[in-house]
Amino acid sequence: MASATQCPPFEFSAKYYHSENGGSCVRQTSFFEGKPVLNQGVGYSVILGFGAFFAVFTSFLVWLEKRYVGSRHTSEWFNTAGRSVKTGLIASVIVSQWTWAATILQSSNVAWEYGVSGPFWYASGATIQVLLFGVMAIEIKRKAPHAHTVCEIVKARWGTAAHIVFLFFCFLTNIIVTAMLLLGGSAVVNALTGVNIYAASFLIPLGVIVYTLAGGLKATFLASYIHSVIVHIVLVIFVYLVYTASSELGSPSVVYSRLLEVASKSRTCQDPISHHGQACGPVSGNHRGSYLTMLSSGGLVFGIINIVGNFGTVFVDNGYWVSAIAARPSSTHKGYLLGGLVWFAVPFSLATSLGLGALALDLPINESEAGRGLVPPATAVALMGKGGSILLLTMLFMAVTSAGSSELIAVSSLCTYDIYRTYINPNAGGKKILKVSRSVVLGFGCFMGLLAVILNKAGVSLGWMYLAMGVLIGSAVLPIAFMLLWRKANAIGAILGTIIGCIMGIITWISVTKAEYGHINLDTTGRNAPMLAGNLVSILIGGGVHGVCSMLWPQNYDWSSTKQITVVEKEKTELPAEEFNEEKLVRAKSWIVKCGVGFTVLIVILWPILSLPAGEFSKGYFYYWAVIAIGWGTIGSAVIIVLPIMESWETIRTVILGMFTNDRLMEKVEELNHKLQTIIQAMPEAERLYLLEKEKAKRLEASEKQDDSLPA
Ligand SMILES: NC(N)=O
Repeated sequence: MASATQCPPFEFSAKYYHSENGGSCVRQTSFFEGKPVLNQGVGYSVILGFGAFFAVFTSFLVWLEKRYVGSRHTSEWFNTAGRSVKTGLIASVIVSQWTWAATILQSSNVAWEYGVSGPFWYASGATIQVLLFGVMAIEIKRKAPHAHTVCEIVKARWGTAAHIVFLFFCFLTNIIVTAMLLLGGSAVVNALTGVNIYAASFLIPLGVIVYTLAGGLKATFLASYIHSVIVHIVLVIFVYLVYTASSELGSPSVVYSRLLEVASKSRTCQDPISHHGQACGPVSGNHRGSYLTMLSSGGLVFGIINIVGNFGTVFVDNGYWVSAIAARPSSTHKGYLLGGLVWFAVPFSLATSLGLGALALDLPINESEAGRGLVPPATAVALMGKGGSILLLTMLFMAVTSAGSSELIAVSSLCTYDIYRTYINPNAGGKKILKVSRSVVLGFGCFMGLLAVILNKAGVSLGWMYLAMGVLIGSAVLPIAFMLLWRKANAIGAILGTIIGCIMGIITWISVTKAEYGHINLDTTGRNAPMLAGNLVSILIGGGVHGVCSMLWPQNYDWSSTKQITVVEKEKTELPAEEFNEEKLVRAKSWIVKCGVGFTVLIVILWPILSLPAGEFSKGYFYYWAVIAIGWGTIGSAVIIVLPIMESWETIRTVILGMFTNDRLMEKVEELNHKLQTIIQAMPEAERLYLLEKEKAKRLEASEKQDDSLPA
């Protein structure tokens, strides 16, 4: 172990320290120092090149499906993908929809702040919502089988006032998620390539707009699969790099001993050997100041905030309702369960590698860089140089574009069905609906860019936004869940709970900030204590007020009006009647309730409780922890890559056969035609003989027909 005053304190991070004239040891003040690793050309190529590629690629896939599978491109198809998507593709869509910039960036930020508990709480605290949403997904099939959006169900059950309130909260959710995607995306593109942050904010949504416009929901589903595959391949590369292949780390035991060294009590952390806001020495709030423990108050507080915020961004995000609507009834609950379990690996395995890797390499990342999501790019650059930064940029771009396109579709279907078809033109036909859907995709896409510019100018960071989301939208979570699960839930309680919960959450958040820190700004409002209080008040008051009102004035609802929501174009469903069998759906519901609740208890209660007695992890304990991260990442990636292909193999075969059979047949016919032309040119007599033969054959056929028609 290094001595306290040695310069550099560790041999392995010597390049980040230098001695100044007077002999004092100085640590680099930031990792990136404002110098991009790649040139701007690479940045623009990634943003525009991938954008253009996916626009063309998804349009091509949609064309193939139309030509060889026979899909009709109606407004219903644009917004619901035919309601027949299978488990594997739904799971892959959920994974890509739920893999935000924050999933890759913020998860490593909390690993850098709290150690092993950070990735765990990020992953478990954002997986359970997806598992539990599986229950809602099956209830949509039973109680509102023709709905297009969550707000259509709200209106059918609770009327116009509630509809307007929930529309507001749904839009707010889409805006918050979109803002986080672009804040994270633009910060990383800017740090790695030097592309102007405002230009990146505007250009990233461009490709998403084009491919979403081209094909609607099904196109984004197909693109999502490709995005998921790329994200998982890069994830596996980084995990294996940190724990098996890298020459600087390369094994759990090296990472373990480095994590002990960098958090050592004997380490000197005064300026300039380390600067305020950089990781140095024991971690405040962690057992023995260690990164290697689940006994972390900061990690736990983050975990609670994370759970509340993510209930909001699943249950109140119309995107998850749209995916459930698009799924075939027998697949919907399984898709959500599988999607949730596979997604767990993205933050857990990635941040256990890149986040802890940043600490184990003693990188001079500062607080501002971490808040902007630059921990994983720093580790990727430190371990792999330019290659690492290109891999990370690609992974991030995939996450931002697929989640972004799902947000575009979510907003587009809300505007189309809940504003245009409900309040402006109730008799709108398919063509009109399709036109409005596409206009909104374009409009919201441009607004996304503008929003990111405004937030970047205001100095809002990804980390701040991530913690604040639950305060703003958490109050709508329980009322929305009650809507499909509780007969007695009434409209007035839903309206009051959602509004009062949000206002009380904001008041609590601001008051605790003032009481704790004396003044209110982006820094103080972004701290854990006020965020925790605001998040909890918002979700609990929202549910509490709705619960009390519904007990006092119960609605006694039978879901008949939600079952009467109508489709725009009536189409013959390709699904067998068996799919809609009530008994089967009830069995599916009880299955997902058991699995969803079971996994929830396992990953947010049993796992952390069982790991508490370990205190500070031993080397062996950390080894198993790392093996779980590697194993979960590897198996999850294999499942999400292979399953959709296996399930859709028949369709893929049809398309391939169609492409090759037809094209080869056409080639053969053209070749024969060409040969005949040549023969006829060489021997004009041949054509005369051919025409005579044809005439003879015709006459023969006519006389045979005449014979057949005569009575025997
Ligand atoms: N999707 C999230 N919370 O990363």
